[in-house]
Amino acid sequence: MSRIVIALGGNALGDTAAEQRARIDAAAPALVGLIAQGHEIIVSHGNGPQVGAISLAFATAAEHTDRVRPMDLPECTAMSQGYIGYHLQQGIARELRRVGMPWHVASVVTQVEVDPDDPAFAHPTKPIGGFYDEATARSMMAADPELRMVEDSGRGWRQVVASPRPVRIVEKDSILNLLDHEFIVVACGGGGIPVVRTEGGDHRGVAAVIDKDFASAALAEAVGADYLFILTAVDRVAVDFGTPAQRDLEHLDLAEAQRLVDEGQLGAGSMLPKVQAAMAFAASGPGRRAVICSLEKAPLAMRGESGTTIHA
Ligand SMILES: Nc1ncnc2c1ncn2[C@@H]1O[C@H](COP(=O)(O)OP(=O)(O)O)[C@@H](O)[C@H]1O
Ligand SMILES: NC(=O)OP(=O)(O)O
Repeated sequence: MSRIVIALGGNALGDTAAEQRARIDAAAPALVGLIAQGHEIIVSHGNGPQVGAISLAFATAAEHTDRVRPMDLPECTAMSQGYIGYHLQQGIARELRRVGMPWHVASVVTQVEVDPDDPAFAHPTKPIGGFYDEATARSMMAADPELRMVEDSGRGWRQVVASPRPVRIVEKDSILNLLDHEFIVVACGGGGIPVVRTEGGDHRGVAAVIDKDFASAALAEAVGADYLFILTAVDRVAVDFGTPAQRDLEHLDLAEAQRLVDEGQLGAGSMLPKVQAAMAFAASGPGRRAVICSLEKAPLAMRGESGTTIHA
């Protein structure tokens, strides 16, 4: 039996509630199939598009009525954990009932401590929200001097926010407790709600979005997982991505993965953090492996027939 952390990409979950439900329904048999094979799963998920949409909804409403105020980013991530966790709980539970398995599903509202002095606070890199064309993005930045937008992997321009590295999962013991009691746990959604520790030992939310791939690697380490599966919108990590020379990769050892990083082969804010998180997990203990693959081909990747495996 292996313990597997499965990270679902926010962009792979679609743009609407209906799309999200449909994608989760499509992924649920693969997730539950792993439990049927005797494995234990912990599910984490991204929230880039969703946290951006929630934040934009409050900001836009606040321009039209004084009944609504803009919502801070940590609260938006907390809301996205509820919204996505709710669909995951329903979709996975439905599949468990269909195959007659007695497991329960629970989402843990998860806070993740970050370092208040993390240099990432001064250099926003995490894309959130929808995609815009360059002219629209430039006019949005001209209208709002605090807004930063960058081109994201050939898909359009997006807002970027600070993305500090995860330091500690505050609800780690709750997660381990639920695992011990045969729960399928959904945790560290959207990378976790970024918090810093206050002097009294309390926590305070900070304006950032943690990368869910780094948070998932930290979660996988914290629960002693054997595998980290990072599910996204492409089947494999590629060299010369998006060009006629594109070549998809099946395996990468740590040195080969580092070479891709050094050569700038991986989109910053998209594939780069996935490969770096996969490398960190693969290097964290003997036999640990990370797999990057598409949501649709996850069942094939579970059998080693799709995806890119990163190993020490
Ligand atoms: N070298 C690469 N190989 C494969 N995909 C890449 C590469 N560089 C950038 N990408 C892009 O990264 C995307 C995955 O990142 P992202 O959309 O941020 O993930 P998530 O599914 O977690 O939201 C892919 O869909 C692809 O467009
Ligand atoms: N928080 C986060 O990393 O979300 P995405 O996976 O959607 O980018």
